[in-house]
Amino acid sequence: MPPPPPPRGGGGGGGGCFYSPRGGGPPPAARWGPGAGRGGPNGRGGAPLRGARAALFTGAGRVFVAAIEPAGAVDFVQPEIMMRDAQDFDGGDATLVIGPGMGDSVSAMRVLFKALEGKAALVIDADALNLIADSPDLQGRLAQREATAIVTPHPLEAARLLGVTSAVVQGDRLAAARELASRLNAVVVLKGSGTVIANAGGAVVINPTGNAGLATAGSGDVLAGMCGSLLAQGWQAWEAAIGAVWVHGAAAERLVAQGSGPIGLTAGELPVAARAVLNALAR
Ligand SMILES: NC(=O)C1=CN([C@@H]2O[C@H](COP(=O)(O)OP(=O)(O)OC[C@H]3O[C@@H](n4cnc5c(N)ncnc54)[C@H](OP(=O)(O)O)[C@@H]3O)[C@@H](O)[C@H]2O)[C@@H](O)CC1
Ligand SMILES: Nc1ncnc2c1ncn2[C@@H]1O[C@H](COP(=O)(O)OP(=O)(O)O)[C@@H](O)[C@H]1O
Repeated sequence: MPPPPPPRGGGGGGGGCFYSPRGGGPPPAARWGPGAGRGGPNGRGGAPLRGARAALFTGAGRVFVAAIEPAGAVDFVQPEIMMRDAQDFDGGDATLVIGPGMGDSVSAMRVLFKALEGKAALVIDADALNLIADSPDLQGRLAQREATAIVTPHPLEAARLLGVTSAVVQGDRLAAARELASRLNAVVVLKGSGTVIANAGGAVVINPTGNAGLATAGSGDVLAGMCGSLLAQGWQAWEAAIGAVWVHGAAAERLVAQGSGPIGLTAGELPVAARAVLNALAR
């Protein structure tokens, strides 16, 4: 597999947007009650923030987190990230990363529907994939979109989308990724050791980078953010997916070489390492 192409335009030109159930800080207790959706707001508001930080550190110039529940005013760890409410946020033609920490409330479904109807390039991950797996209508809308989409399932999410078990997916990962890419008309990143990237035309590659340190909560959210970041900087979907997966794995290798893993490697460390990997490639 070739190394990823260098970033175009030196970064800084793109924007990104990450949907979350809330914008940080504990949600009001009332929002945890019945009616909030199958999962409801779920204490996973860190997921979009992690993706948003990954996008910032890999060159996306302006990054928003659009929260499904009322957003916190600021991310104090990364105040460069702009917080918005998803319901009234118009991202224009900004690249959207949708799904991490999003939950499955009615509001989440509405926001996903709007994103699929829109013309923005999409990265679809996590909860958004599960909502799509549950809805033939949303699957059809995704397949019929003209704009770019990268979908980033782990094996269970891929299995749900295909209507099979994760054992079937893992039994032939290349076939599963190809079938999903063809059905959804999207670039598919089937995650796991030896992540498979496939497109609707039947092309398929296996990523060689990464290590067991990546098996840590939230590293998939970081990958989604990096895919969105490269898309926002003008990379085509196929190159963005291959490049982001390669850099994500190389970042983990760099951290392990420096002694920061594999034991105890955290997803939050990946963006800084990914920045170093990308800058080394660009030099
Ligand atoms: N700190 C935060 O804010 C974090 C927020 N996050 C957000 O949480 C949301 C849900 O994420 P999720 O799919 O990981 O759901 P989760 O409830 O863990 O598992 C559900 C089922 O999936 C399975 N499963 C999981 N991974 C698998 C794999 N690679 N291959 C195969 N199976 C796998 C798992 O199986 P098990 O591991 O129990 O065997 C279980 O049965 C999503 O919005 C995400 O962005 C997370 O990123 C974590 C940190
Ligand atoms: N042993 C491994 N070797 C290489 N990459 C791995 C390994 N285990 C997990 N990963 C990577 O870590 C990420 C995990 O993402 P995901 O399953 O979505 O978890 P989470 O929901 O916790 O973020 C994926 O990019 C996956 O390819």
